[in-house]
Amino acid sequence: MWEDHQVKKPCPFIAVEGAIGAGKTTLATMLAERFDYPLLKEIVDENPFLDKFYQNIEEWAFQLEMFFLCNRYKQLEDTVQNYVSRGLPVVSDYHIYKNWIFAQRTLHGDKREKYRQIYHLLTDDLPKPNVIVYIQTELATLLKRIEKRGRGFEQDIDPGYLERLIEDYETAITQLRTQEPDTVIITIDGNELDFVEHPEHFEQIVAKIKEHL
Ligand SMILES: Nc1ncnc2c1ncn2[C@@H]1O[C@H](COP(=O)(O)OP(=O)(O)O)[C@@H](O)[C@H]1O
Ligand SMILES: Nc1nc2c(ncn2[C@H]2C[C@H](O)[C@@H](COP(=O)(O)O)O2)c(=O)[nH]1
Repeated sequence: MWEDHQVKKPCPFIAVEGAIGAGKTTLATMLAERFDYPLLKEIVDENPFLDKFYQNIEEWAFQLEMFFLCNRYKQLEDTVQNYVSRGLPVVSDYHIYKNWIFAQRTLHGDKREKYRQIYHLLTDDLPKPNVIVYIQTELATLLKRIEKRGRGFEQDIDPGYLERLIEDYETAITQLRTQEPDTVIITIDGNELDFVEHPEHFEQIVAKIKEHL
């Protein structure tokens, strides 16, 4: 029974974030299994613009960012309807803010401004995750994992682009801490903690999350 002074914690809506290849999908899948929560997973293979984007970022950025934004909006709208608004927990392998992190890097001028307006229109009212697990990784780790994943169109990604994204993620996490002070942000060292090879590392992450559930 709840005492008057106890504050009921919100139902877990956990998002795993980090740069390309950090291990988001892998960790989100493991967490969903461990906590027995449904998994909201990004659909990458059906994206018609991604390989073209990596061949010519300037040319394809707006189409790609809009495609990701609309897809995630639809997925999150369904998730809110089916889980969040019913008080059911969920784990996601992305936070909607990811769209804006990438768009600020890939769009410029008018296109960025148009995108910014649409981004806010679509996402401002969406319920946001209350726990973010941020996998912080250095370039060498990302390159290794991208190679391991073996998607053809990612193999020639400019390391400079990845390096800038690592910085963009650092900035974004700092911004989120200020903009959403009630959101729990758990940073894990994705270079040192290897939750795939070392079960004890995964247990450390689970224990940290449990402190906030
Ligand atoms: N901690 C880890 N140790 C070793 N390999 C990993 C680890 N995390 C992820 N991987 C592998 O790295 C690749 C990228 O991981 P993935 O979860 O798809 O990253 P993201 O979703 O962040 O892009 C996959 O092949 C995955 O099996
Ligand atoms: N320009 C953007 N690229 C994106 C975005 N979301 C994902 N991606 C790319 C990065 C990877 O090549 C691939 C899968 O993403 P992961 O983060 O799961 O590795 O898609 C985006 O919003 N904009």
